[in-house]
Amino acid sequence: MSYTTENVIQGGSWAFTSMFYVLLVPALILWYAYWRMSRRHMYELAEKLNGPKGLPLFGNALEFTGGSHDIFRNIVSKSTEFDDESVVKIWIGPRLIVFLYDPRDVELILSSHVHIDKAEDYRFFKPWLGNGLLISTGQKWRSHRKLIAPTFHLNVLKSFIDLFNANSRAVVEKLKKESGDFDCHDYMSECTVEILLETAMGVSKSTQGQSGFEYAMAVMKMCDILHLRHTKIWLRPEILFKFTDYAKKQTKLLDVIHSLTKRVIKKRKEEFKSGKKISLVSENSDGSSSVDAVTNTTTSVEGLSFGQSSGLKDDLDVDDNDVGQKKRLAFLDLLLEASQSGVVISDEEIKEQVDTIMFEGHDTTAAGSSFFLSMMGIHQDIQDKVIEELDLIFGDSDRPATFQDTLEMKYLERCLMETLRMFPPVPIIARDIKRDIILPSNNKIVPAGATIVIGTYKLHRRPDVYPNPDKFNPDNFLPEKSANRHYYAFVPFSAGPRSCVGRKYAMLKLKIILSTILRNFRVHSDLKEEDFKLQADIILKRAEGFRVSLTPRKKIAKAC
Ligand code: HEM
Repeated sequence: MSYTTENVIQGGSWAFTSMFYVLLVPALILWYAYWRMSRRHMYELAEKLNGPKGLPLFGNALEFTGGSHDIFRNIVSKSTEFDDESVVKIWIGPRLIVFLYDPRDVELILSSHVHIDKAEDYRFFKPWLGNGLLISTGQKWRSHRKLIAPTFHLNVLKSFIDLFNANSRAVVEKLKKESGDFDCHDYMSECTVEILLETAMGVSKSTQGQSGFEYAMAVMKMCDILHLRHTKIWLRPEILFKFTDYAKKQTKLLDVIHSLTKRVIKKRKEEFKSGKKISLVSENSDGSSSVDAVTNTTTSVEGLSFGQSSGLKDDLDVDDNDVGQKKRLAFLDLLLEASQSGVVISDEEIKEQVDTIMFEGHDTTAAGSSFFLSMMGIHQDIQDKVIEELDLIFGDSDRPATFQDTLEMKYLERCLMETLRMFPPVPIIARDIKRDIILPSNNKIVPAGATIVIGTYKLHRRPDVYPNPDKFNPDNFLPEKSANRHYYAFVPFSAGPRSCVGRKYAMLKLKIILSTILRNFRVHSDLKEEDFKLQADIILKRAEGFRVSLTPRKKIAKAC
C-alpha cells in the first residue's frame, strides 16, 4: 500500500474530526449535567406541582397539536383534572409554565409591583409593537404608563362621546344593508379602528380613507401567526421562523399595519406643528371641569365600575382634580407634545405606543362587542330586558346617548360584564417571575424562572365563585353579588399596576355602540353558546365567526 500526500491529508483530517467528536460528546454531557444541576432548585419545586406527564426533552410541547380551536379545547378540558388545586404545571421543552386560576394566587401576581415583567413569549410582538406599553418593562414602562394613563381619564373620554355616537350611527347604517346571517365581527373591527383613529389619534374621518378595514384584517392575520409561534415549538426560534412562509406573510402584514400608523403620526404631526391641537375639556375659572358634574365621584359603584371588580382601584381611578390642564389632551397629541421637550419620549417610541394602542384598543373591543351581540341573539329574554331599559332611557327618540345615559344602562352593563366574564377577550395573561413565590391558595412554591399564566377564562368559570358558570346570567353582576366576591375573581382587564389603560374607554365606547345597535335592531342567533368553537389567537374569538342576523326594531309607541 502506498501513502500519497492526499492519503496523509485525508487521514489527518479524519483523525482531527474523530478527536473533535471524542471531545465534543463528553463536553456536551458535562454541560448538560451542569445545566441540570444549576436548575435543580427549579426541578425540585416543580416536581411538587401537579400537571400532566410529559415526554423527556419535549415536555408537553407535542400536546399542542391541531388547529387553534383544538388547542384551546384541549387545554381547557385537560386542566379540569387539576381544578381542585387550580394550579397546573406543564413543560415546554426546558420551560416551566404554571397556570393559576385561584383568585388568591391571581391577586398575588397581578397586585404585585415586582412581578410585572411580561413573559418571554411577548417577544414575538416586538417587530410589530416594538417596546410599547404592553411589552416594555422597568423605568421605560413606568414613565410611559405615567404619561399615557391620564389620556384615558374619564374627563378626556367624555369629550369623545359625540364621536362614539357618530361612529355607532354609521355602523348602524352599514348594518341595515345586511339580510340573513352574517359575521358581525368584521363590522365591529372596522368601527372600533375608525373610532380609535378619530378619538385617541385625532384623525378625522374624511382623511382616513378605506384603511381601517384593511388594517383590522391585517391585525387578525398577524395574531394568527403570533399564536402559531406561541404553540408550535419549531416556529419559536427566529433562525427557523425566518425561512418559513409565515415570515414572508408577516413582513407583508406589518407593512399594512405600520403604514397606517406612520401615516397617522405624520398627519397629526403636521397638524400639530401648524398649531391645530384638540383642546378637549374646557375648564371653568375655578379649575373644575365643565363637562359633567357626575364624574367627580367614585368609579366603583354599579354603572361606574368600568369593567373593574368593585373595590379595586388603579391609576385610572385618580380624582379628576388630580389631572391638570396639560394632561387633558388626547393620546397622540399628548405624546407629540411630550416629545417636543425631547425628554420623555422619542419619535420611535411614539410609533411603538401608537401601534400598541391601535392593536390593544381595537381587537379586544371588537371581540367583546361581537360576543355581546352573539349572547343577545341567543338569549332573547335577556335582550328583551336590555331593550326595555333602553326604551325607558330614550323613549322613541333617536337622540344620541349622553354620558348620563350610559350610567343608566345598568342592565346593559351587567350583560356586558357577564359577556366579559364568560368570554374574556384576553383569555390569559403571562408573566415571568424572577423569585420564588409561595401560592396563598395551597402554600406550594412556584420557582423563580417559571412563566406564570393567569388563566382568566378558567378563573371566570369557577363554580365556587359563579354558580352554574357556563350559563349566561347577568345577575352575577348585581351589586350585592359583586360585593361578596373576591376582587380578583373578575379580571377581564387584568388588575393592579399593569391593568388595562383603556378599560374606561372600552366600557364607555362599548355601551354607546351596543346601545345604538339595540335601539335599532333585534339580534338573532341560530347557534347556542355550547356550540361555539372558541379559539385564543391572542384574542379570544369564535372559529366559525360571530354569525348573527338582525331585524329592524319597531319604534315604541309615543305616549299620548
Ligand atoms: C374589552 C376591551 C379590552 C379588554 C378586555 C382589555 C384587556 C386587557 C388586558 C387583560 C390587559 C393586560 C394584558 C397583559 O398583561 O398581558 C390589557 C393591557 C392593555 N390594554 Fe387593554 N383591553 C381592552 C381594551 C383596551 C383599549 C380600548 C385600549 C386602548 C385604547 C387598551 C390598551 C391597553 C394597553 C396599552 C395595555 C398595556 C398596559 C400596561 O402594560 O401597562 N385596551 N388590556
